[in-house]
Amino acid sequence: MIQTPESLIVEDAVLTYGKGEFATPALRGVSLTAKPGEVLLIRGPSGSGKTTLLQLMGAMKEPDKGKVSICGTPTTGLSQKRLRAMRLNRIGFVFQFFNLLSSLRAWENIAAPLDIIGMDRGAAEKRAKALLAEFGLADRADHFPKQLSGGQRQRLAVARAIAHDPPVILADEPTAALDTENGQAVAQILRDLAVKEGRIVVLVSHDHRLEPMVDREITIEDGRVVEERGPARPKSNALRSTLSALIEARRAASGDGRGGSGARQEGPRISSLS
Ligand SMILES: Nc1ncnc2c1ncn2[C@@H]1O[C@H](COP(=O)(O)OP(=O)(O)OP(=O)(O)O)[C@@H](O)[C@H]1O
Repeated sequence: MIQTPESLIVEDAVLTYGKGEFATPALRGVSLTAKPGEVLLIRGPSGSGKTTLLQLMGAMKEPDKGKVSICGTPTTGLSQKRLRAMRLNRIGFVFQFFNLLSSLRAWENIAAPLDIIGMDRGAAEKRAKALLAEFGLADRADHFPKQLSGGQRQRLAVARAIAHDPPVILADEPTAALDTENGQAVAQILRDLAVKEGRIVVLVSHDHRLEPMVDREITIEDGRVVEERGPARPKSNALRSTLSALIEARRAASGDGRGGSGARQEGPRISSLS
């Protein structure tokens, strides 16, 4: 396993929803590390804390106790503005039901978030269309989400998630709404984002079809890690050195000491983290 400061690290995280008699402990001291170049699967029964954990890893929530560090930057104590900047710069989210904007065309769904982070319209459209071509959707650029199949919608959602070139992809049940063929296609895309592009990919899923695609599995129950398995696929030395070079390129290109854009240097950046 490649050791790098660009990992996503959760240390002894505790999070309880509500207070007093309404207190619901969701995480009771979870620690894990997700590394560039690997796919990490988080599994566990309903209510075990998976989504909450993913939200901590995506800077959407902060733990009550413990620490989360995303590619070298701790989230603890950051203002809402900086947490938002961290999400915009470093995280790509993929959801079970795609979360696409129904009134926007496929390319606009990708371009809209680029607009928010300040990319000019022409560049955003170019980037969106290049990603659509990469994901086999070039001829669907002007379609609205309702005109796309489930598999096409999820590919579009993944394209949107990586448009800003984040080093971390977090996916909550990304294949649950898809049939076998489309589920496998999306799983392979997510795997490629880790293995070929040196990103961190973390999946929360009950889908057993994903298992051959993942490097490590963590099972949580009742807010605690109860099992850790992997690596299911030991990496060859050649793959390790390719990955190390990719991760180094991403770090060098980012210029801010974190995992950044190497594979996709045209990707946008916002600078409000400092
Ligand atoms: N906003 C909330 N307010 C109060 N309790 C919550 C909230 N969100 C989650 N919980 C509780 O926290 C615990 C963990 O929930 P979480 O959604 O993280 O579990 P999960 O493993 O993702 O579940 P599922 O597989 O059903 O989506 C559960 O007991 C849940 O009821």
